[in-house]
Order: sequence, then structure tokens, then C-alpha cells
Amino acid sequence: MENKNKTILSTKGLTIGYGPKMVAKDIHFVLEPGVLCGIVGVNGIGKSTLLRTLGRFQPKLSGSIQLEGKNVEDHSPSDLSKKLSVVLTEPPASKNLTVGELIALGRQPYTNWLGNLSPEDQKQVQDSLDAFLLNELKHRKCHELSDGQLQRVLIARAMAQDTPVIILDEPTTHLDLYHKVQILKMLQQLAHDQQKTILFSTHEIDLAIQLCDKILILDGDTNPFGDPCELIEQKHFERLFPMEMVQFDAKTGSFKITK
Ligand SMILES: Nc1ncnc2c1ncn2[C@@H]1O[C@H](COP(=O)(O)OP(=O)(O)OP(=O)(O)O)[C@@H](O)[C@H]1O
Repeated sequence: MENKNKTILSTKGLTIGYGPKMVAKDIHFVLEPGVLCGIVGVNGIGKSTLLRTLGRFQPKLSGSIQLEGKNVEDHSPSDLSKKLSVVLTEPPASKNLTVGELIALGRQPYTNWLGNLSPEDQKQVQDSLDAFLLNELKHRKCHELSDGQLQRVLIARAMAQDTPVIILDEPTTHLDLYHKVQILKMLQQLAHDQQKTILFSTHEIDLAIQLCDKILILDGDTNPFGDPCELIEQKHFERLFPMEMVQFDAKTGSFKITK
């Protein structure tokens, strides 16, 4: 399943932040095609800042980000839009569009300036509608959707963009447990079946442990990265929250309130 020989996205000694303000440093990870990777860490530790930096929405402070063997800064904007798609937490400005129209926007990097869809573009849009169970909602306006439905549409748009790397900021926020699992399983399937590299931030640590191939823990110190089982064995989850409040149970891979 995993392609062990080919790195698609990696960071080395990456420091992120805003102007003079450093948010996190020493971020190292290496991701291959077909890998689902979760980023976890306490509120304000820098998960969104990292994703925004990887997507080039803001500059890194130091270190390197390599995308397909090239510094991410050296990709032209049009090249980048064919390599990396980003789903951020802000709702799209284009919520007045129908589901089909919003997903078709994912094909923008490939269409002419009129935005005409070729048969290949239409196939990608249809495949994305199918994969995220959106056919029945195709003609609905996006502002009429529930949070869970809208989240599926945004991910389907990223799938239609057909980039090897997809980055998502908290794709399961506001969803009930069933729909959190549904979204994460869809992401897992997209990663494994289509060899996409998918990186997302989440507070659902127990679900990430069960579903992700890799996890990056932003902890304000060494930022461990690895297989969920490895990270459990190395007791990294135990150190995530103050023990007097919550404790990690390595047997079940979940957190329990300290009595
Ligand atoms: N535009 C900004 N300018 C300056 N500092 C910012 C900006 N946006 C966020 N920060 C700060 O950067 C730090 C990291 O924020 P970030 O949103 O990346 O954390 P997070 O891990 O995603 O948090 P959460 O889990 O609460 O979403 C915080 O201290 C935050 O206040």
C-alpha cells in the first residue's frame, strides 16, 4: 500500500510563525504517496500555522519544505495548484454555488480561462461526486448543506483538483462521531486507493490513532513523528496533556479523565 521508496512531501528543521513570532520549531517529517497523516497537539500549538505554511499561504521562518523533490517556494503558482490542494477551516466564499459547481472549481488549474470543462474534467468531477456520496446533492446550493455535507463537498473539490498531496485543516470539526469517522474513512480510502498523500490536523486523537498511517505530534518540543503504534510505545501521547486532568490508556489508544 505505502510506497516506501518515494518521498513526496517532507520538512527538515522547519520553523513556523508570524514575522518575529516563532510558533513551532524543529518540525521534521517525511511522507510517501498513499499515506494518511494526522497532525495532533493542544490548542494554539501551531497545527493550522503549519498547514498554512505547507500550502504556502504564509512564509516559513526557517528550515526546508520539499514537495516532489523541490523546495515548495520554487514551484510556480500554477505548478503548485497541480501538486497540492488545501482545504482550510474558513467556509468558502462561493457558498451560493451548487455542489456540482463548487466541485468543478477544483478543475480550475486544468481548464482554459473560460473555465470550460473537458471530458476528462467532467470525469474527475463525477468521480469526486461518487466517492463522497454527493450525487443526490449535486444541484443543491452549498449554503443549504449541513456542516458534514459541506465538508464532504470541500474534500470532493480537493479530490477533483487531482493533486498528489491534499492538506486539510480540522476536516471533522462540528461533526458527530458517525460523520467524523465517515470523513476520516473516506480520506483513508482516497489515500490508499489513489495513492494520495493526505495530511490533516485534528483533535480526534483516538480516531487518528486508529485510522492514520502516520501521526505528527506538535508538542512544542521534539514534535515526534511516526506510526501510531510506535508513538504509543514511545509514550508520546502520555505527555500531550497534564496528567492530573486526562491520562492516555495505551491498551485502548484513548484518553480517560483522571479520577
Ligand atoms: N495571524 C496571526 N498572527 C499572529 N499570530 C497568530 C496568527 N494566527 C495564529 N496565531 C498564533 O499562532 C499560534 C498557533 O496558532 P494555530 O492556529 O496555528 O494553532 P492550532 O494548533 O491550529 O490551534 P487550535 O487547535 O486551537 O486550532 C497561537 O498562539 C495563535 O495565537
